[in-house]
Amino acid sequence: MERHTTLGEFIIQNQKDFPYAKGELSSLLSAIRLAGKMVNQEINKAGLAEIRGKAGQENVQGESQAKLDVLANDMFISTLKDRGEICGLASEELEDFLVFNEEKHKNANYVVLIDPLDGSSNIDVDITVGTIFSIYRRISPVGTPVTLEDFLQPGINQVAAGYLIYGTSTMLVYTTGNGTHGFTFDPGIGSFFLSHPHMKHSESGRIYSINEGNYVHFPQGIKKFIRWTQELNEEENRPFTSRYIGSLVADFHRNMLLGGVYLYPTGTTSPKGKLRLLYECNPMAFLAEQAGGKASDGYGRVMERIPTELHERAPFYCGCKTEVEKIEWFLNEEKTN
Ligand SMILES: O=P(O)(O)OC[C@H]1O[C@](O)(COP(=O)(O)O)[C@@H](O)[C@@H]1O
Ligand SMILES: [Mg+2]
Ligand SMILES: [Mg+2]
Repeated sequence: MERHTTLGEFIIQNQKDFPYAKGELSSLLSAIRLAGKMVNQEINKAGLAEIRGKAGQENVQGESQAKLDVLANDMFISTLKDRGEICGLASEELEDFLVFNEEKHKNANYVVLIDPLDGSSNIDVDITVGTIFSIYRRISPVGTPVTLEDFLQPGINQVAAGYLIYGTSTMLVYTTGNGTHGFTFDPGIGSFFLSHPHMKHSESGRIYSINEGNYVHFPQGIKKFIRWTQELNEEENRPFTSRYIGSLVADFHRNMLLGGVYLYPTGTTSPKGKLRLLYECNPMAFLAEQAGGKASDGYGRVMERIPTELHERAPFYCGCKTEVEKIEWFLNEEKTN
């Protein structure tokens, strides 16, 4: 593929989509690109450097943090704080949100929410992991310290969202509400190049991604959906094939490219689901919808949920429209019976 457009050029070219643009969002996206390159470099040499294994402490989710969770978190925070475009940041790895109110942050309009390292259980075994980001305009007055309300906005208020995927190649995929676009990193040149413009989910697919090890804990509706995918029906491309990497970013990316659906239901062990609404569900939902897919909590658009806590979890079903609607149908059928 001829390399034409770098991510930097694409960001500037698309600034015109925002009538009130002053370049803040563009330079914020550039800061995320830079932090992504730094984390990518660390991940690529993880096996050689002392950055494998556990950090020896737990995060607010009650999970024992990997050293790379902490390193990626620090790299994104220091890079974004250095710039003046954001006035606050919330991270999956931090209990509370950070308020940036140095002089350079005084007129900042944006807050960022990050999952600095997604797929942590795969780090030490060299399987694809990622970083997820979500950007909102603040709702509190500019010039005042950010508040919790600035972060507890419904996903439909996002101005941008995206992920970095650190896999066979490193990519940055993002949306600002004008389609979902993918950029591949060329380590020789040190730049991201537009490789996947206007990424699209197919209307229906034949891949399902779920941790079936939790089957006994799943709601009846999800058990029925899984059995439905495994029935013989050539007309409807069934049986589906099962693919589960255990990194949301990687499963989402594959399903967007090949046609599939990702599921993380509630369960008797996780009554609210596992994934974090603000750091994982909402940004991936924005990307999926901008690619013609669908993202649901089983009963409606996950992006219409009104968050009440920074670290709240939600059931998440995301991918090709036909399959997400089938999942909603089975769950609603269970509800009415
Ligand atoms: O091991 P499980 O329960 O299947 O969960 C895997 C899911 O949890 C996650 O690892 C959660 O994300 P983090 O790694 O950021 O905590 C997702 O990436 C993945 O889809
Ligand atoms: Mg995650
Ligand atoms: Mg994480």
